[in-house]
Amino acid sequence: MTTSTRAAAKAPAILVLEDGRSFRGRAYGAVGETFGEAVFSTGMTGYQETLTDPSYHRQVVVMTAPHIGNTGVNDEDPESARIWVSGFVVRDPARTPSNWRSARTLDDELAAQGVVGISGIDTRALTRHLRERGAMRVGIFSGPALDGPAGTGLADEAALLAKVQSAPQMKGADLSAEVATKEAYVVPAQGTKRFTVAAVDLGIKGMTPYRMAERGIEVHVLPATASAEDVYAVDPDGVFFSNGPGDPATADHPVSVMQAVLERGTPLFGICFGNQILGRALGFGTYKLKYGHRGINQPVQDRTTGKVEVTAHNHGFAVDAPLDKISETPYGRAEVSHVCLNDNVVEGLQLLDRPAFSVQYHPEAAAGPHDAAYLFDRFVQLMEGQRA
Ligand SMILES: NC(=O)CC[C@H](N)C(=O)O
Repeated sequence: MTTSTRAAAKAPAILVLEDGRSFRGRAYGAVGETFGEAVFSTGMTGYQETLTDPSYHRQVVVMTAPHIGNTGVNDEDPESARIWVSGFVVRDPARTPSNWRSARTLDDELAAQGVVGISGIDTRALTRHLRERGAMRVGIFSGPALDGPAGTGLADEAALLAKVQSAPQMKGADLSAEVATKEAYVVPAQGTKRFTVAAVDLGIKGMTPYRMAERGIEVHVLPATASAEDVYAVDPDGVFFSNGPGDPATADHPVSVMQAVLERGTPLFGICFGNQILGRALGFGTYKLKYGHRGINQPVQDRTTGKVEVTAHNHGFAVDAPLDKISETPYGRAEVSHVCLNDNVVEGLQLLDRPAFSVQYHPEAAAGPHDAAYLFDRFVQLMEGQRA
């Protein structure tokens, strides 16, 4: 990938899907070539949080909302220190951002971070294609990467397609170690410290420790490679497993660490990848969804209360657990606590005999509605219960 000037960003670009369908548009952000899994997000706002969510590592995100970049880029909203998406696809980028916090344009930010994008394509047609055929590998090409043989300026689509088809698949990808912190760090509790939590970073979003810290939790964020000994070295009242990129079927190490935590009966909470790891730790399988759930408007029912909440999602895999029965697991009885009302996908798990639960979606709400904030309070209650 190479960076661009704004003038170069007007260059022609092409997006090629692994099944041969292609879309022609203009370069957006950096000029060059990039590959990843094409997925779509239905969020109308929150593109900065999406771009910087480490769970999007190796994914090319198609925004279904047509106008993107309207509020520019600020220094407050990123969920990590860099953009993680491997490519970005928008219909109609804002030419002039307008927001009191905006520090620069999204186009310039993508270019500065070397993120290749494409604009001016029919994102509705592309989204419908992905919805019907499923998420698949994609490449975006602009500038020299687009030029065909002998400088004709015409793309050799067969050659580009061959490149896309040789890019790595998301199924089977083990990516947490590529995005997680290498060194442990502490996010201090706000106000009086009430609890200590060991948070295993599999690709954690910045808002997650913040949501705990604002509840009086001192959060020790540990690398993805942390062992059970590392977790217990911080003397935690609770253990947290974060969101993260890749295929949960590859996450054998965090599954074994979680099993050690379940064995000891320490209060446990998992989000997204953490939910899939709890599923595996309990003996359930995981599988790849056809096109996943991504956006900030997904209806979920909390089956423990019957309440429906509107929630933020970003997942391409899901847990395969029975919806309508309590399962016997090596750690006691478990049930599906939350379900997606669009398609009945498992959105949460809870143990009935040990203080452990998880959700497949994003209660940290960055971006997204705050309906699910109560889950952090549930984690606090589990830790309070353990002390009582
Ligand atoms: N946000 C996440 O943690 C995603 C988990 C997993 N990589 C998935 O796509 O399902």
